[in-house]
Amino acid sequence: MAARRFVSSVCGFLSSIFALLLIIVITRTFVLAPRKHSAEPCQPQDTDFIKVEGELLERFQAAIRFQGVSYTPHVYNGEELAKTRDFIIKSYPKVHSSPLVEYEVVANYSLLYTVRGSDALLTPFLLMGHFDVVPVENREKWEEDPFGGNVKNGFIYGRGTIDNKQTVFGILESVEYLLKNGFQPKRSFYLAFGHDEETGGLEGAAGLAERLREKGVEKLEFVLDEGMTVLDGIVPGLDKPVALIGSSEKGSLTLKMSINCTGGHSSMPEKESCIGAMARAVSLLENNPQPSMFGTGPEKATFEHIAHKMALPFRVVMSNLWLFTPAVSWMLSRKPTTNAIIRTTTAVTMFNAGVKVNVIAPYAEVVVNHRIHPSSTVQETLNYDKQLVNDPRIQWDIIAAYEPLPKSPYGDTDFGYQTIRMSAEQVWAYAGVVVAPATLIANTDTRHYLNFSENIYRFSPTYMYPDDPPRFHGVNERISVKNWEQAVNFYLHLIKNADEAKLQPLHSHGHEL
Ligand SMILES: CCCCCCCC/C=C\CCCCCCCC(=O)N[C@@H](Cc1ccccc1)C(=O)O
Ligand SMILES: [Zn+2]
Ligand SMILES: [Zn+2]
Repeated sequence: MAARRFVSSVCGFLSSIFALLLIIVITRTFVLAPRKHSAEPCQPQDTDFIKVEGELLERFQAAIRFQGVSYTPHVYNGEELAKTRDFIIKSYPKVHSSPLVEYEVVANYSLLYTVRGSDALLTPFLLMGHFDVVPVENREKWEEDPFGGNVKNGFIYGRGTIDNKQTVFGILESVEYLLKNGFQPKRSFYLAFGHDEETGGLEGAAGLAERLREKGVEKLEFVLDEGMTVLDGIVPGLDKPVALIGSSEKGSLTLKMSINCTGGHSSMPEKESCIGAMARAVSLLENNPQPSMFGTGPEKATFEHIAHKMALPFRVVMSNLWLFTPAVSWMLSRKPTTNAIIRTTTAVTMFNAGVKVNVIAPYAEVVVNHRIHPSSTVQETLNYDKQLVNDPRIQWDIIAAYEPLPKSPYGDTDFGYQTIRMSAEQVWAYAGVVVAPATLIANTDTRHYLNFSENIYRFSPTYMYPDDPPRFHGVNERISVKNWEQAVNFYLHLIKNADEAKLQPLHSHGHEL
């Protein structure tokens, strides 16, 4: 009898706990779930629209043909970068002759533009991009010549189409159009196009930032550089495209692990070679990823912004991360793209060892590239690796390192973020795009501009499907002709929206993809 009473009171207690949990989950999902940026009242349609055909398409195809490859810091194809620079100056006559525009070459190849506004009281903004590209490997795997700029099945193929010539030439096309149509900005703005972003921007972005300081620029309203993109079918549970605006940027730690061995004749090998010891270290690093930081950083805001647009089961889960964080962390860990949002990533990018087939390798070295989650640090990342590998024979050298960058605001009154958001919504309104802040999973030249503004964002108007992220620095990099057109119009909207003294209600019309 007593046992029965005990069991029924335990059951009663558990059922009330369950009921309480259910109430909390439902309340948070349908009542408290933050509705980010409820639809703004629409203003009269902005009829400005640049159609990409004829010379606008041919100019971008020509831009792709320049092979301005940067290899390592201060080592790049200067001749091709000079041709790109000269092509830019020749191809946009209004930009390069307007009395409103001052331009100059910095560090031989990079370009800095000052577009003078009429209202000196309005703080200028900066749009950035870069026209250098990474080298092409596996050329034979490309469907089209990586420097041909050919159009196939509606796509422009080429190295640099999405990293980052679409930004440089999208901005130039929009400014040329605006100047041709008598646009006279109230708010001044700068354009900074670098020539060595892919090796850290030590000449280009660093030189452009120094030049801004020399010109007396102290503060910028906001800075927009390449970055996250519009994702369609990549974020689980979301059947709408999401434009992720990089309001934070991961840190970076590039490590060299090395080990020396006795060497000698391969007929008398030790139990373990340098190569074996290093392979063990690599295997440990790859099979024990750095800990998930999901829910501790900016990625939490990403999902809070999109939860209300997700399919119901995901909406319930994302609105109750207090309960479902472990499950969501596991789910997001399963794909390289979403995994990159929730943890410090570990990429073993180089492995060199061995000198001859019959000689025991006297030395082995491995390069590991970490991108550090905003809730972690360089030191924590290094400590984790060393503790995991735990091999006193291995020497650790830091090749390059910088902490996660400062977080920029994304509130309803933050001019820079909201201007970028509105511009993205204007271009992709037809597709029902949702916009959210996010952590940029890679790195940009923005770290050279931190002193100019706390409002630094990383977003490229690139529309990506699940098979697109590997095209960054990879095979068959491409952009659809329609997305190139959207990129041009994104910058057109952005420049016009940024020319307002303060935030305006959204007027929007989408461009079919
Ligand atoms: C729920 C969220 C899902 C997230 C999915 C993310 C999908 C990927 C989308 C966009 C990522 C593209 C990154 C574009 C910017 C990268 C530019 C770049 O390559 N930067 C270099 C800069 C660098 C830094 C240090 C030395 C040399 C070069 C880089 O990051 O390596
Ligand atoms: Zn880039
Ligand atoms: Zn890149």
